[in-house]
Amino acid sequence: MTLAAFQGETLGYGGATVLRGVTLALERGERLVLLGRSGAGKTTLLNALYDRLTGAGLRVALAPQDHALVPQLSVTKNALMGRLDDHGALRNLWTLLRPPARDRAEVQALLDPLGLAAQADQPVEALSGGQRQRTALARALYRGGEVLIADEPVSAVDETQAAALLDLMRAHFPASVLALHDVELARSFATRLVGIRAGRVVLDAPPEAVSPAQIEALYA
Ligand SMILES: Nc1ncnc2c1ncn2[C@@H]1O[C@H](COP(=O)(O)OP(=O)(O)OP(=O)(O)O)[C@@H](O)[C@H]1O
Repeated sequence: MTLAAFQGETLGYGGATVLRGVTLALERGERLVLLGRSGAGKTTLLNALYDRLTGAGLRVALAPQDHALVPQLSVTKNALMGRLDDHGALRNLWTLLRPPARDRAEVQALLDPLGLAAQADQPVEALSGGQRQRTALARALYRGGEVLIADEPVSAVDETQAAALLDLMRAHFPASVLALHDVELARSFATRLVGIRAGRVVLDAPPEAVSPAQIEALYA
């Protein structure tokens, strides 16, 4: 089942084109990893995919590069924000003032495998970079949905932790699109690698069909 598709499209901001001739499809069951130099347009493509998927009425969990957390609120409350748009304003206000025990328990069960159990009640502003990143992932996992869109979701953790977090993402979402800069992690996670260079998608293939030289060419 095709979740989103682009056919020769131009993507950018206002009048500024970032990517042209983008032809790309995301099917249920796929894990796409976007590769390319800084500024190549990975975030731009992730944003366009997010708009396309949500525009089609799909539920999408988003882990943006800057995390978009509320620093003064606890890890648990930031995670609870993953479902704010499921409820009305009054219920949300109540949830954030006094999270119901059931909601707290559901978040706590997600914090354990993320290694954040001890930080549940700490404000995000008191956390390390890696802990903040994992809080943003907790919010995405708590939200759940048909697709995860995540922009460099493991950039602030070590390689072992990163592999474990990618396993969690894989287990929680039937489809995902990630930007990653670690090529080995990208190869082990992806069902398709999508390479961006000079304003175009120049590579779209399963990892086993992509040579190291093709990857190197993306960053040359
Ligand atoms: N809101 C915006 N308005 C205008 N131009 C933007 C905007 N956001 C990004 N750009 C430009 O679009 C281009 C692609 O940026 P993008 O963030 O998609 O790259 P990226 O591959 O995600 O980079 P990085 O790996 O550094 O996050 C860059 O030239 C950037 O300056």
